[in-house]
Amino acid sequence: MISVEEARARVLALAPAPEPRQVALADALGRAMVAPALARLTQPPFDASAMDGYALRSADLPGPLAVIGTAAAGQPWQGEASPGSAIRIFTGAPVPAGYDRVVMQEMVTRDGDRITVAEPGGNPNIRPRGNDFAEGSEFLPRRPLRPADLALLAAMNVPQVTVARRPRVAVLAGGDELVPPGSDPAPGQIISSNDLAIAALAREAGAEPLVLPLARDTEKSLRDRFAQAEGCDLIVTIGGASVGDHDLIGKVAADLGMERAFYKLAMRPGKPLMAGRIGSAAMLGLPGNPVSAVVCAKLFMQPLIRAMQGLPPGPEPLQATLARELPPEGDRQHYLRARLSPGDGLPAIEPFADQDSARLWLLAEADALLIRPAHDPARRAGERMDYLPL
Ligand SMILES: Nc1nc2c(c(=O)[nH]1)N[C@H]1C(S)=C(S)[C@@H](COP(=O)(O)OP(=O)(O)OC[C@H]3O[C@@H](n4cnc5c(N)ncnc54)[C@H](O)[C@@H]3O)O[C@H]1N2
Ligand code: MOO
Repeated sequence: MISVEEARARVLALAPAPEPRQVALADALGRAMVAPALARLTQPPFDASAMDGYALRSADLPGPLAVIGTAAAGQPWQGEASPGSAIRIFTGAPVPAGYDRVVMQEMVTRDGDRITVAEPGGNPNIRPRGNDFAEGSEFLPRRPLRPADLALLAAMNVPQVTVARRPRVAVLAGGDELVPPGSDPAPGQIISSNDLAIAALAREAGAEPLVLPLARDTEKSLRDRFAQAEGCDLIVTIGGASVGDHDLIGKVAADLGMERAFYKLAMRPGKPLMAGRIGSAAMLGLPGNPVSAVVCAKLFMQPLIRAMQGLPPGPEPLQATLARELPPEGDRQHYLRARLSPGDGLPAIEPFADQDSARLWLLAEADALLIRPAHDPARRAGERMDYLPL
């Protein structure tokens, strides 16, 4: 069996180059830019007042000074600066040439058109032209666009950005025992939960998921579902990946011409993971156990979806100190559901005693996956360990 690292490399190699798309800023939240945006102007475009108050010349302090004009945001004062004068000015207004500071109005006594300055303060209260960014500056964050990025792009006077097309991800869950949430399960049936979670994880990573109707444990039903996934960039199957008589995914995918990148890896949970390519689509076969499916999706599906958009694949492990001792690990890299708590410096991490890969409740209660490499020796409380936040 290959290692988690080797499997990740093979999965990421399945990602085609991102396809560029133009989108309006209003539609760009969460999208991955694939070409830089160039600022079409300098910001601020002029020396701007940072306060409501008076523009004046430091040499003239403390006054008295004659107020000879007014400058407001959008309404510059056009006159000539003269010694012993001040301009009534408001936040955001251009500071007229010849004045070198703005004094807040709270520091000024005004009597008719004359002011005296009790205490000018140390700050000139002027935002110099180009203080934020200059025309031609390039912006290309290597992460999904955040709300504040949209504000920056708008300020750059860039109304559209070039982003990666969202990968289309088909989610195919199957099993004779499965019925959708809200149904009345017959004896032996259970509710299908994985397809919802996997589609949500795909969406979280930037994809457009398509949840296919539940497949039955027959080759025909599975072939029909694969046909419905036509045109998708990635097909993610759930269940049927193991060795039982009803585990048909590997067989049907092979019949459809799947080029296998690997099947099975030294990981817990998630040993029967399968990856490869069918035609132009990448394929991931996730194990059916709900926790295994979610852990594999976090470790392999989300990184693949991010790579398809030209983003760093992640997730990057963080560090915590172990809250209790652990016995030696087996021959598979283990991802243990765990709870974090505030620690002295690093957070403290405590894995749950029960790691049964069918227990979703314990996954909901976990806020981290503690990572233990294969053959990790016994660990003492207080040792540093890697984890992935959930
Ligand atoms: N003889 C062996 N048996 C098993 C092995 C093995 O190595 N040898 N591996 C075990 C491991 S580890 C896992 S993980 C599972 C994976 O099995 P499959 O991928 O074939 O999954 P299924 O058998 O279809 O389902 C497993 C389990 O999960 C439930 N399930 C499936 N799909 C859903 C869904 N959409 N929503 C909720 N629950 C789902 C299913 O009912 C089963 O209970 O194999 C072990 N066996
Ligand atoms: O690899 Mo399975 O995912 O442990 O339950």
